[in-house]
Amino acid sequence: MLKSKEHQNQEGYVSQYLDIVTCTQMKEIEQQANEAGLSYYKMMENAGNAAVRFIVEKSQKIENRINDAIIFCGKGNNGGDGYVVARELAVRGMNVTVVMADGQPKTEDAIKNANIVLRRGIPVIDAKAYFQDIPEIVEAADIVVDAIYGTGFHGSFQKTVRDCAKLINDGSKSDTKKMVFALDIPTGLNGDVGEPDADTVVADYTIAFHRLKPVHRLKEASPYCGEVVVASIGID
Ligand SMILES: NC(=O)C1=CN([C@@H]2O[C@H](COP(=O)(O)OP(=O)(O)OC[C@H]3O[C@@H](n4cnc5c(N)ncnc54)[C@H](OP(=O)(O)O)[C@@H]3O)[C@@H](O)[C@H]2O)[C@@H](O)CC1
Ligand SMILES: [K+]
Repeated sequence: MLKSKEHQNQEGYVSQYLDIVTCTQMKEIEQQANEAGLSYYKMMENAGNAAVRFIVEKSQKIENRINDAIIFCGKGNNGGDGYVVARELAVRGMNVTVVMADGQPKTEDAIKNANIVLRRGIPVIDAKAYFQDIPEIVEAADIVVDAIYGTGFHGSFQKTVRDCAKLINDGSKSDTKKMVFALDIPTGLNGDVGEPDADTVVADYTIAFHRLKPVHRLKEASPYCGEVVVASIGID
């Protein structure tokens, strides 16, 4: 799984990667990296920061002003990446709101990163309790980040997640300048077979971590993924 350097641009993003790994293989790769000393926490940190570099690069092209960003986080490690993105976009001066789309974070690293977000005073809305507050924030947002589910998604949406996904999709239809960034995989797509939920998030950009997953190359999934880039999370 060597990187093809000629496809890598200055920032380390890759628009074309030949290597594809399944979601199960990706988990094994992460486990091996963790055992070799690159902690899961550090990989999450790297994933979130790589996504932020890409988002900032793209958002500077919208217009020269402070951007409003809304980050939808799930309860797993994809959500954990989202909490890193939220914190780092706030550091870069954006007005950031986080939505817990599927309740409190459940994994150790997602919990740690959610706590950092809370300590920094970044607003966090629990969609299950305060869904009514979210539409106007989506409406005003320049940047929407989908960090609800990644490689761990299976089945179909529960109600609140479906409502959040619909909001993201309706919001992006109403404002052509709003950019939707999916972390790793647009929420609603199965990473291996690409089978979409009816309300799968439609992203402008998908930032795949470490390697493409099968879904990123499936023609049926392409309308949901938008432009796909691959970002390093520090694994050789
Ligand atoms: N490994 C690492 O350290 C790194 C991982 N990274 C990132 O993490 C992502 C993988 O993380 P993940 O394995 O936690 O899976 P994720 O996609 O967040 O979802 C799992 C959660 O969703 C739930 N769930 C699923 N379907 C559901 C449904 N229909 N309805 C309701 N719930 C549902 C599921 O529940 P369960 O199936 O356990 O009941 C579980 O709670 C990966 O894409 C990358 O972005 C990077 O940070 C690099 C380091
Ligand atoms: K996602």
